[in-house]
Amino acid sequence: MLEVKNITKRFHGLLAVNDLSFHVNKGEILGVIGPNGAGKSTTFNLITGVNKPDNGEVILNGENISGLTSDAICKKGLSRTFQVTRPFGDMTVIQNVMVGAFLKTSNVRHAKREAMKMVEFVGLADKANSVARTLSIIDQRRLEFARSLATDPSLLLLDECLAGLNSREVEEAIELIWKVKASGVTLVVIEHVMKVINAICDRVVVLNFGMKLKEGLPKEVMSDPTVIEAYLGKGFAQHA
Ligand SMILES: Nc1ncnc2c1ncn2[C@@H]1O[C@H](COP(=O)(O)OP(=O)(O)OP(=O)(O)O)[C@@H](O)[C@H]1O
Repeated sequence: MLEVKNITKRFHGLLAVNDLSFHVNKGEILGVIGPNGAGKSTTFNLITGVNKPDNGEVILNGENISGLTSDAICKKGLSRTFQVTRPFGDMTVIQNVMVGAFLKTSNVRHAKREAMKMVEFVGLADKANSVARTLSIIDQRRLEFARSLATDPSLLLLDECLAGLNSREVEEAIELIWKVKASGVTLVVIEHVMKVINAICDRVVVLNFGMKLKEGLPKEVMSDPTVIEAYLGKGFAQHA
């Protein structure tokens, strides 16, 4: 469904992403992990048109989308959530989600209907008219999901959507991720909590210094000495 081919991104001489290639299969949840600064968010930015790769290509359903704007990419069915949620704080939940729906329709009634479906889907129906900035963190995450889903994606990228949640909220968010997958959306998730990666991902790609260090099944990847070393240092790898 998605093919990332040899993408590279430099920021003033710093190689944030270096000749990175991987693919995403339709229907799977692919995890993208790696230590801080490994290039995970930059990779998402390159895929979704926030940044343009210096080299390489991003192919979505056979079409080269590298260089297109984020809006154009989103219209092709690739949406994302951000590490730091960015709701329009003074707008209500439903208004925020309508912003997503307007990408697909200019009809206000249609946008409102579609947005309401998504608000219900993520479990925020009773807060549809609440002002976004009054929401708890978990509800802000739900809102971020609803806003992305309102663009009707076939592929959704989640950038650390569980960060800052307590363990009960993490369970709720995982339920929501399963529900999104069951609705037919393919997912790529950046996540730091290994237990979560293990629980939800079909495959994992590990980044280190902007490059692919490892790729495989979650259990395989997490017991790999080079991955343990990248996260924890050489001493840990030797004792793992
Ligand atoms: N706009 C930018 N300008 C300059 N340097 C950047 C920019 N964006 C990212 N970087 C640098 O690129 C490298 C990769 O950053 P990136 O945010 O992609 O890593 P990450 O794996 O997502 O990290 P984290 O887990 O901490 O979010 C880092 O060294 C970061 O400081």
